Amino acid sequence: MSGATTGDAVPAGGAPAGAGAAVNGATPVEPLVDGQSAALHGPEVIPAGRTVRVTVPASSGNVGPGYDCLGLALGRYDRLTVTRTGSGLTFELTGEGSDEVPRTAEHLVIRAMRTAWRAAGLLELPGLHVVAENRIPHSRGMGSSASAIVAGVAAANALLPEELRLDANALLQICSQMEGHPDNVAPSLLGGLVISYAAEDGYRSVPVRVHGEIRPVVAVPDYEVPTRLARGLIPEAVPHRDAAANSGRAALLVHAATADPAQLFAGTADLLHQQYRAGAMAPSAALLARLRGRGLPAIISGAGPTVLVLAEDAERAALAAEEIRAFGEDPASSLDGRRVTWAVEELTVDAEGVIVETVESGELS
Ligand SMILES: Nc1ncnc2c1ncn2[C@@H]1O[C@H](COP(=O)(O)OP(=O)(O)O)[C@@H](O)[C@H]1O
Ligand SMILES: N[C@@H](CCOP(=O)(O)O)C(=O)O
Repeated sequence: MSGATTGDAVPAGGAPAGAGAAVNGATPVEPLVDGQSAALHGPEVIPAGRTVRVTVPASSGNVGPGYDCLGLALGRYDRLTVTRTGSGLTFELTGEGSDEVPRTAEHLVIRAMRTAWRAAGLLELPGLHVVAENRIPHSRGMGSSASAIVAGVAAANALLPEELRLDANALLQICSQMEGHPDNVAPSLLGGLVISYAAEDGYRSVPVRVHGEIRPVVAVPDYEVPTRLARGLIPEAVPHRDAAANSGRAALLVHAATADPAQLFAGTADLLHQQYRAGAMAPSAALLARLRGRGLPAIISGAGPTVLVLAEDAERAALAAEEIRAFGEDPASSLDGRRVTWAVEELTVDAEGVIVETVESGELS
């Protein structure tokens, strides 16, 4: 998808996931619904054999000071292929999390598909065969749940006949409400760095172009922190001076990321979330302190525990990778008496967001 999402109302069809129902335990803004119901349709509107394939990027929420409002699409992808079958639900799952997620209608992708179809007036789940190739690690702060929701909603929409499809704004509202906050789903939908906010009648998201020199480097640890747990550590209130200082950093970050990477170190300082969550991810907090101590623009990616360096250029990215590898040997890189290991990878910024293709029979591989 490309282009800014405007703020039109969610089409009729009701709230896909009401406030309080978000997957991360977040409280989404009240869903925007006009009280009408979409016309209802049976599952036969999707012909048997119809197949769609969705490629969806990972995302890093918050990007430092942009708690729940800034997110960056990253060049690591889950791929989902869904075929409408005669009946039942079948799965072929490979890669990250494939042994842990349910192979039932409770699978997050299926929940997302159902939610999108409900909004379009399709209440009964048709038969489906789901092939998921997952490369985004789960519960590491790289937006896996948001990517799964975006993939499911985009696939469900593409399977619908054109006249029933939801528009881009409806997709943003549905995905944000399911996830509970928009900062991950918006970049997975739109690509790039995305500024999101909650208006009175729904979420708005505005993508901006990331400076071409910037190189994201991730340090993904071998331990997990569920986002729901990390959100529970955020205090209800923060000092006004912290909020004011954080506003300055968030504003600076957008300038740094789009026009002036030299300002990234100052622009990635956060006062709203990282300090409150540090106890739940001590090795990540220690790595963060080390990298920032070396002047590198490091942040906790999303709700952690991955650490992300928004390196100003390729040379600084190489330095960041070297520092992360060295930290792996440090006694501070341990948890519950065992050594924590880190997968270090330089990623691209994804500029496209989710890609949806229709697959003709015979093209399936
Ligand atoms: N591709 C996927 N398919 C099914 N479920 C998924 C997928 N990705 C994530 N999930 C669900 O979301 C959970 C992780 O969500 P969360 O704690 O928010 O972490 P993350 O930071 O990775 O989004 C997983 O444990 C799993 O239940
Ligand atoms: N703004 C959210 C971001 C969560 O991202 P995730 O990738 O950890 O799910 C938060 O900080 O809770």
